[in-house]
Amino acid sequence: MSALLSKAPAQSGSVLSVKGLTKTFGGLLAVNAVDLEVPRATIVSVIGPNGAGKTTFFNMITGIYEPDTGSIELDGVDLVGLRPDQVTSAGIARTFQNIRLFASMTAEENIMVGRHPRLKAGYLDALLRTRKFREDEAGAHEAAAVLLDFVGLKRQAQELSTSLPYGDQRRLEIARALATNPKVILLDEPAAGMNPRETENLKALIRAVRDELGVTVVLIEHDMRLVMTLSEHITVLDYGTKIAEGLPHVIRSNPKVMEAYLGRGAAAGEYGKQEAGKEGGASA
Ligand SMILES: Nc1ncnc2c1ncn2[C@@H]1O[C@H](COP(=O)(O)OP(=O)(O)OP(=O)(O)O)[C@@H](O)[C@H]1O
Repeated sequence: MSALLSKAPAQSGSVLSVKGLTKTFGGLLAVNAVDLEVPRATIVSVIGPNGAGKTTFFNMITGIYEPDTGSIELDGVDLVGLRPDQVTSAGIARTFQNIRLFASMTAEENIMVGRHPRLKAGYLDALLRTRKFREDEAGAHEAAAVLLDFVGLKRQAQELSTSLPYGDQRRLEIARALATNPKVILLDEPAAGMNPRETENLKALIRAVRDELGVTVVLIEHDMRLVMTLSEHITVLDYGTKIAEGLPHVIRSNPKVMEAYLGRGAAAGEYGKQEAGKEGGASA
């Protein structure tokens, strides 16, 4: 493994600790006093039917929305009130439900942009092409190469991001998030729109992020088979409230969880269908 992708030193305890997080939009209680303890170097999932508050929960953790009440601590550092770029610098990276790559940039350039929060040189250094700037640039190229290799996109380094197949674009987004050198990576529906083969590859990549880099993964995902096979712990939201949490096999048979999914049209089909097919894949 490259020194650039060295595994984080092993420490115990929660890396991310969220308590009583609440957000209202007008009269709508989108997230209601939700707690989440994320042990270091684990893969955990936040699931729930459409509109349950999952993305709003991520948006608060990453500084896009300020919570009405509640606390968010990363390794004991309070994140509430920080801007998204400050949250990234503190050690939380994320990907989005809708792919947000820079369309006019190559795969490599997209990763180099992701590394921006870790650079030391300022604008003046860039203008004058100082030594610090040149070192940063060389480091960014090297990091991009290592990350492209890590996510399996080495050969596509110079291709425009939008010309990549959908599954590769999602992998590139993960590489870009990893370029910020995070302690925790939040993935918002990374398997959305993927075919089964792409989803299998994604599963292996997420495991490698945790196993090889020691980065903690928090996942929002509707693909139940992926959630059940990958997660060590699952938290379930419904109408903004936590209705269950625990090990995958416990969540799978929780009556409240089944009711939350089966009581809603679109999501019911998804949960029912994937649960019916679990003999073929899920082993949690
Ligand atoms: N900026 C906003 N303004 C007003 N209401 C919002 C805003 N963002 C989210 N909501 C509402 O908050 C609730 C939770 O939405 P959110 O997107 O967090 O759910 P979700 O669980 O991520 O859903 P999905 O699985 O469909 O992505 C929904 O009722 C949504 O309409």
